[in-house]
Amino acid sequence: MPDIRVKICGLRTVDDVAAVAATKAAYAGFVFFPKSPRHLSIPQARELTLAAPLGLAKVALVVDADDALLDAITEAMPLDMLQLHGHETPERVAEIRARYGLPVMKAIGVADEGDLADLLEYSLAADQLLVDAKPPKNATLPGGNGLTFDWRLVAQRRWLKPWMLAGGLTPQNVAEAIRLTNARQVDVSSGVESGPGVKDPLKIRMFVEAATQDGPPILR
Ligand SMILES: O=C(O)c1ccccc1N[C@@H]1O[C@H](COP(=O)(O)O)[C@@H](O)[C@H]1O
Repeated sequence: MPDIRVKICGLRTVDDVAAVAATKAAYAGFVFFPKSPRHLSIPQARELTLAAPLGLAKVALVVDADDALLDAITEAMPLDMLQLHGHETPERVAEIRARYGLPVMKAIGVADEGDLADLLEYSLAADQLLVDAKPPKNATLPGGNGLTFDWRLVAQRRWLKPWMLAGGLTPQNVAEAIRLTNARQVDVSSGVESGPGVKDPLKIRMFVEAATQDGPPILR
């Protein structure tokens, strides 16, 4: 079985970073969105990115960020990728990619077949896609809501670019999600928390082990 690359998103403390670094996770995500319980100031995020070991890719998650915010983030800390989780157009994705010289992962919300056209359109502009559950209309957050979508919608898809499965993944369902969708990368935030914005080191470990099929089976 090929390696599964895991992203743990929404880290808020140095202990969170250490918990992720102690696993085989490939990416650590840092959220810059004031409405999120996982939001970080730039100095906080700088401390966390500097605490992350080499080999753990550091991803900054932004939502419809302007150049001033992106300039401030990218100048303050070492990063390996930008995750765009708002309504950025393909043109804006291409612009950000060119301006910052970092790989860009564009989040696409999926609820039904009508949303799949975006996957093709954004494949041309972004380095990677993040396929997430579409947030409900009244949601405060565009992601990080712990909601799944119908994985069968992407199960048979042929992909032009690397992609990551997200949305409501947990230590209990991630192996089945990978089996059904053939995803090679997965992303989780609320599924490894004990409360909003509070990461649980045991859940992080269980999630990575379940995703990578490494370690003891999970007791349900
Ligand atoms: O985690 C957040 O607070 C967040 C805020 C704004 C946009 C995206 C956010 N998180 C991303 O949402 C998906 C799914 O999260 P969950 O596992 O369902 O909680 C994931 O890609 C996070 O990176």
